[in-house]
Amino acid sequence: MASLFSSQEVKDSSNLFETGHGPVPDIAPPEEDPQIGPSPPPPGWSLQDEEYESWEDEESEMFADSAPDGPDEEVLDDKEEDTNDQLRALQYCVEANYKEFLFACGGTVTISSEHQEDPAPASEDTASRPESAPSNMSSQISSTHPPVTLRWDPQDVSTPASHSKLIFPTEESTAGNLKHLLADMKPATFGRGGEDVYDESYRKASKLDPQNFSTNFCPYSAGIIGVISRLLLPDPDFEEQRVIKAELYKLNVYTGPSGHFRSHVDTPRSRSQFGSLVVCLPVKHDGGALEVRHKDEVMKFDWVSTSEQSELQWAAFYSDCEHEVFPVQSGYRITLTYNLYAAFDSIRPLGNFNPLTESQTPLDKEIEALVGDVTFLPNGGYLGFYTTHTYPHNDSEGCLEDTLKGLDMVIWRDFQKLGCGVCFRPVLTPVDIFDHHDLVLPFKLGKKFSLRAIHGYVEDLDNWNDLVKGDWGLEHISVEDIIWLNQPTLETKKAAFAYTAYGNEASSCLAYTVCSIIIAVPQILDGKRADLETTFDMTVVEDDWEKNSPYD
Ligand SMILES: O=C(O)CCC(=O)C(=O)O
Ligand SMILES: [Fe+2]
Repeated sequence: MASLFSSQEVKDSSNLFETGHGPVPDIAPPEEDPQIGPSPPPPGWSLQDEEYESWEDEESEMFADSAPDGPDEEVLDDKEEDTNDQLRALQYCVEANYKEFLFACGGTVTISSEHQEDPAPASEDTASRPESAPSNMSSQISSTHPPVTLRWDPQDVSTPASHSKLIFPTEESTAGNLKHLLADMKPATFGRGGEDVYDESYRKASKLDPQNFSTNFCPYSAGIIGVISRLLLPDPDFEEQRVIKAELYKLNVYTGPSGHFRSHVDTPRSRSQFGSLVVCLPVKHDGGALEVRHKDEVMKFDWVSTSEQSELQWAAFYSDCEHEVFPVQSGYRITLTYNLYAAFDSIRPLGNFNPLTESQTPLDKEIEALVGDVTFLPNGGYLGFYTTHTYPHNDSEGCLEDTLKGLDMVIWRDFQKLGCGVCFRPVLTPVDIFDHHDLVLPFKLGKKFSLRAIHGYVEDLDNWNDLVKGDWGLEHISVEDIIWLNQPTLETKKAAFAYTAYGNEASSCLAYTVCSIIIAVPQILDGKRADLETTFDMTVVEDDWEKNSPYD
């Protein structure tokens, strides 16, 4: 079978602080290690602990280097050095795991009129795994589906039903209806600046909305959703499985010689959307490859070679991945697209097993070793992890645990299973409010996710401090009090609040946040980690936390 994937380097991601938006903050990432907290936090300390206030108003702190500090070797005693070795091993392992997680997957479904309702288990094919995909995961799978029927509402209501129907692989009796389909479709718009626009230089395609067509194609019975679930939404916690809801979104046709869709990121339709699925119907065409990118990884789905065969080809990818459809040179690239949503379902498996010990990866082991080390944070403390994917974290209700992707999900689940608390927090990215590169303000840990407009002029540092501390709202611990497992990447940033800065003239500015997972490591009591005083239950939204402190 022809390879569906190719992998290539597209850009150098060595500078994790690179951003495509606005002036690049003049901050230097640390050469080697992510931040090691300068001193352990007080015992029993929590994000909600009013007594622990690390915010300092001194300007010197505001101008501190934004980059996390490394450990001061001189003041570390032997025990702490060991601890830091352990921590460094985990930090190294986290970074090394960045490429170990799929962000897209794809495969084929054979169309067979002899299709049986209860197909044999789908076989896996790892031969065409992209270089970037982890070796322990298959990225392709085959199954069967009966011939696909498509019916649609004709614009002219007197059109006979036999003229608004296609059967794939294209049946002679319906083949002539392709021109009717094209005539009944509408130009495919896309979202830009909050509006739906049609711009052929960006996207040239036609569409039908799901209320105007129907099909017997079912991504569940074709086995596709099962594969996506295994590859993009795996969950080591078998007590709670995430289930996928696939919602038919559009029928699209990209017509040669110029149908295309330039590089973009899909707009999530809701907080629980984690991805998109594209299913290509078997109609002859050349060109039109779909390329999906995440960080410096690329996966390409080129469906040309089998476009005349009895196969459906599909690709699914996380919502935050940039992707594009290259120009179709000839023929018709006809696709069904689906929005993919995630939700938890309580399915208790039979038997009694601990998934963390059943199938531990090196990363799982490093995490377990660090948390199990009684010399590491004996008084308890916080670890931090900057998410490797983008989430709609400026939504008023924050991030949804259900939609955690790849490495982010592993970090969340592993620490949670080991008795640590996990929660999301926004981290304000460095701001250069006065356009002076020597006055870059450092990362700040916030509480609220929602995007807000903050009324108030920022003329000097005091204004800025007041605004960030008061209007935006800071956590009671600061970024510097957290031991970070990885470096932030500004590619994942989202607008957090708008304010007016007053330099020579007033200008409207946006401040951005990246999303972090904050991990509360309990203190050691009687030789083992104590129970947390909170469940850190993230089903409770932040406002409820305020009323109902998790550390009561
Ligand atoms: O057709 C494809 O492969 C992708 C289409 C797409 O990116 C979209 O509809 O947003
Ligand atoms: Fe898209």
